[in-house]
Amino acid sequence: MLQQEDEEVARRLFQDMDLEGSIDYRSTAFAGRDFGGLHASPPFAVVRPSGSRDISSVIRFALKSPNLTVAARGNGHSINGQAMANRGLVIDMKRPSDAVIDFVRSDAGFAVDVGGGALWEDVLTRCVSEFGFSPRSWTDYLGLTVGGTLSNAGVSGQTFRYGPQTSNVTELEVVTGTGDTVICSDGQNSELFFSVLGGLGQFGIITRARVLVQPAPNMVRWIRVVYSEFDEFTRDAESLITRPESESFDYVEGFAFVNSDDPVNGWPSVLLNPDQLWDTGFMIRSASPVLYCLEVALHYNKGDCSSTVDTRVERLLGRLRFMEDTLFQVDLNYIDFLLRVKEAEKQAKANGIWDAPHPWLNLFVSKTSIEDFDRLVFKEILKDGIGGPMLVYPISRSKWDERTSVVLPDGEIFYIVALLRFTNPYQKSPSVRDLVAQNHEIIEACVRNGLDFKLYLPHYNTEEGWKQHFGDRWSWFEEMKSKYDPMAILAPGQKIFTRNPSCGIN
Ligand SMILES: Cc1cc2nc3c(=O)[nH]c(=O)nc-3n(C[C@H](O)[C@H](O)[C@H](O)COP(=O)(O)OP(=O)(O)OC[C@H]3O[C@@H](n4cnc5c(N)ncnc54)[C@H](O)[C@@H]3O)c2cc1C
Repeated sequence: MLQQEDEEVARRLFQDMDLEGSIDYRSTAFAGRDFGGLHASPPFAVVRPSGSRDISSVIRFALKSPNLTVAARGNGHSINGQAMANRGLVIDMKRPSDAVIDFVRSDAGFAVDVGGGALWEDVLTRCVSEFGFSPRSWTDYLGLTVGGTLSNAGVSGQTFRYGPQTSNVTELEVVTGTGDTVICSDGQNSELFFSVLGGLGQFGIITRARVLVQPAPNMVRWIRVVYSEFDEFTRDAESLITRPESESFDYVEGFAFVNSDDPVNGWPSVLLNPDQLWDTGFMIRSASPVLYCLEVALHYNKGDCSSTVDTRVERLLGRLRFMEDTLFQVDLNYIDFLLRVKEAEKQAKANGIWDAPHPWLNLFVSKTSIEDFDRLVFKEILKDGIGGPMLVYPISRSKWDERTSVVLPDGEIFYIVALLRFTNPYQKSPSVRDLVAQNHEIIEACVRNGLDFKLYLPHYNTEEGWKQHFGDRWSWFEEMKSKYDPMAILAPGQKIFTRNPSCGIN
């Protein structure tokens, strides 16, 4: 944190820095907030760099200061202040023009070079329109930056096949915490490459990533089916993610929902478009208060005959044991499918719930613990829903590169659980404090009952919490920190390391 008396000195020195980009001391409030809306920590200044050289200059400047910190801010879609720098410097990375820098043919296949501050939605539209290719692994929502998701993992319904986004990049350009600009990959500076992937912004700022791509399909058949029993849902979902590629869908996800007619938490949330009809009789066909929806999608091309697509879908669905007559499906363009959350975003913005706080909780829960999780959490603590999606779907560990900084629970199969709470500022609903307390209750229930899990997009306030999170990877993580950001100036909002004081601005 910068002291008041240092601010004036810093301002003067900044003026001499010869940045090609700009520095803003006034409109900094946005960088002190995030999507979570739970914390506010305005920075001293926001830097808009013109490229890696500016980022390096800013880091070198901070290194010479007694206690300045530097946070890269992607699109600020963190929940717990991870992209903030209290009275420090925020580097605003978002740069739409960087969406696609180059199309390259790498040893690992076709790839695109994209800027660290590019939004995935821009990468998608430009890749498809300019090259007819598309990245293989996505997040559900694409208003996130490349650097922001690669600092975590980046997961969605394609992860079972291609691994997270961190498994789908072959090269990075990174500006480290010492101000050095380094190209890294599996074969070159590999230690930096793997530590930065999933590294929570601790070792360097990603300025460019080489992302693997494949020919983009034109169309998608998007399908939802419902289960009343959790064990049948998990058996089918796990079977889909472990079958050979030709025997499965191209996307597999799922969510838990309440067996009611509640528009947000109940059956209406299963419908794929507002015109679809559902029978209120569904509610009484299962006595279970909580049900499970398996969500799958199949890619195809416009030239494919519709009966061929129907036959393929029928064959794949024929092996599943969902509740009779609970099949909902639509066909849509590939880009519209990947941008499906954008429509929900528009509606949420219009209703005021996009900008209200989001006390979200994301976990990876091992296959051995997921039934207990269902019993303790979905069927008990969250049996009335959470005012938003409760995602639960399996992924295979073998698709993850364990050399990255991401930590996972044990076993080959584990589940992503995402509790995506929306609070309505205009309706009487539980306070944000109560919802945060409920998140703690869920974590405590998991710990008390010995469940094997890890937080995804982790957030801890103590070193002890981080040590437990990283387990036997902690000493390696600390070693990488001392190597690539020895003064601990980067990503202070993660609250993992404390800035090492240096001699002062000179
Ligand atoms: C609506 C919504 C939907 C989401 N859906 C998914 C999903 O489907 N799957 C999934 O995996 N995640 C999902 N997330 C979580 C999301 O991936 C993370 O919160 C991600 O960090 C957000 O990206 P951002 O660009 O906003 O990053 P920020 O919030 O701006 O930054 C996150 C962290 O990364 C660091 N950082 C940012 N840019 C860089 C960079 N260039 N180099 C190094 N460090 C950097 C920051 O300092 C900070 O510590 C979702 C989040 C939201 C709000």
